[in-house]
Amino acid sequence: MLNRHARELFTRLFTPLAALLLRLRVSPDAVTVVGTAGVCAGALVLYPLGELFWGTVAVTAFVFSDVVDGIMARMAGRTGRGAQWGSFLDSTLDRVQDAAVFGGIALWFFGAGDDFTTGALAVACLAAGNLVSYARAKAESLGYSANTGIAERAERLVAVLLVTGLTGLGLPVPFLTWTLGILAVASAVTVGQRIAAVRAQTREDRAGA
Ligand SMILES: CCCCCCCC/C=C\CCCCCCCC(=O)OC[C@H](COP(=O)(O)OP(=O)(O)OC[C@H]1O[C@@H](n2ccc(N)nc2=O)[C@H](O)[C@@H]1O)OC(=O)CCCCCCC/C=C\CCCCCCCC
Ligand SMILES: O=P([O-])([O-])O[C@@H]1[C@@H](O)[C@H](O)[C@@H](O)[C@H](O)[C@@H]1O
Ligand SMILES: [Mg+2]
Ligand SMILES: [Mg+2]
Repeated sequence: MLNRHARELFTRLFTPLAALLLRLRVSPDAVTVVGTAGVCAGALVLYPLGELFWGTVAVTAFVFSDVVDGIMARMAGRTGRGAQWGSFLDSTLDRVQDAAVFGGIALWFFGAGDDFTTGALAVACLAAGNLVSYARAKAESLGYSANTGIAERAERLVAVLLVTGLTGLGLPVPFLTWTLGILAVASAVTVGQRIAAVRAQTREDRAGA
């Protein structure tokens, strides 16, 4: 939902930065890679130290590279094999970022954060979120579309980053526990929605054959 509704606004917001980076001869791939390194550093260094607020600030500062890289690619007129490579790199490194964010939270709560349930729910969000992305990627590899569902990547990130950041500012941990629980369920529902979407398309194909 956010991917469709907020994209235009965020594209307008980040277009000047994308244009500047292109003028400085920075490539979209460099932005993808540096953004991923920044997200991983913020999540895997600061979260396990219990710095939930500053970790979130660092992750948020770098996570928008995922918007900037695409704007740059389109402004540079990337097409054909270049765009396919860019799409592959973008989506694959998104998975690395997701793993770092939920993994970093889990590391804190399994360790000094001492809250097994919250750590386990962070792992559940990571696993279910990966399934969401896999379902779409596999559908697209077969020529179907599965870009649907209540918990796409933007929603997952907004929910986890907002509540983790607020937890770092003093919000009681149970709010984060519940958010992760709801997010894990919403991600599982999204997997179901994507399976249903592909099933409907394959049925239509069979009926038309
Ligand atoms: C100025 C800063 C403002 C900060 C405001 C913060 C408030 C946030 C409030 C709401 C957040 C709403 C988020 C909305 C998301 C934006 C919508 C959007 O665009 O989503 C999708 C994108 C990108 O997806 P994708 O990568 O698929 O698309 P691309 O456009 O990149 O295109 C891909 C194609 O591009 C080509 N290509 C790409 C790369 C490459 N190297 N080469 C290429 O060729 C190729 O053809 C590809 O196919 O973004 C996301 O999904 C990321 C979402 C980020 C959401 C971040 C949420 C953070 C929000 C809140 C955190 C608050 C923390 C506060 C802490 C304090 C707490 C008190
Ligand atoms: O499928 P999902 O995880 O909800 O959402 C995402 C897609 O919207 C995006 O186009 C892709 O670049 C990401 O890697 C990710 O797959
Ligand atoms: Mg991107
Ligand atoms: Mg992406």
